[in-house]
Amino acid sequence: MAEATVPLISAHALACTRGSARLFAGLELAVGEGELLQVGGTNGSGKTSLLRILCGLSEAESGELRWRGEPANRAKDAWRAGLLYLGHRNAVKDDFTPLENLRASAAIAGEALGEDTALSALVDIGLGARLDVPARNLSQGQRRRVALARLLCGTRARLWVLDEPFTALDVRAVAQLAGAMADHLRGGGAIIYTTHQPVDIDAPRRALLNLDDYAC
Ligand SMILES: Nc1ncnc2c1ncn2[C@@H]1O[C@H](COP(=O)(O)OP(=O)(O)OP(=O)(O)O)[C@@H](O)[C@H]1O
Repeated sequence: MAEATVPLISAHALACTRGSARLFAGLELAVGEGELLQVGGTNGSGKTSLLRILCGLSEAESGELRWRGEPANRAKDAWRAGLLYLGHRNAVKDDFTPLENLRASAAIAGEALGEDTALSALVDIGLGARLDVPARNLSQGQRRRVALARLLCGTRARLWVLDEPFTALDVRAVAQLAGAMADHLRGGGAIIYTTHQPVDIDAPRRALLNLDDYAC
């Protein structure tokens, strides 16, 4: 009999309240290597709230979160080191150039990122002509590209959690990001993401979680 594989992350009986509203309850999910999970649902159903809970950035009201089968709170270091979160509000610093931003975000994650690798990712993602420009003078799509360049740098994170990653990107950048996501999945990584744009991503295994099904 084949051995059961332990998922990278799983949630059991998860409930979430924001302000005075209970957004969802009884939510179950499990995401393993090579798996792409799209979190869907109407505006305000709690997609961003769920992604933040999965990354330990917000508290669930109740329920259990596990990282590689361990209660996430007991596996905090491995959980934090094992995931990379890109929120839909870009964590891009206005005063920093694209290169400084990219290296700062790697440093915050405790990853050494060489200048050559960072520069090559920025050029790859189409920012070659904007390398010395402070982020405050970049367009929305260019700022988004600065954040997404992290995904082209070969992170050690096995799980990518991406909130609306395709927003503000042009057709070429959407295709490039979809390619980087497919490569990550092929290499045994996993991705949980939200999108309001239909984008075809090549994935060995995929699932859809509709938060409207768990609405309270
Ligand atoms: N810190 C907060 N305090 C109070 N209410 C909040 C807070 N954060 C989110 N909410 C509310 O929780 C609900 C869910 O928000 P969330 O951003 O998770 O939804 P979403 O599904 O990602 O929405 P969208 O599709 O519009 O991006 C919204 O009604 C929002 O106003």
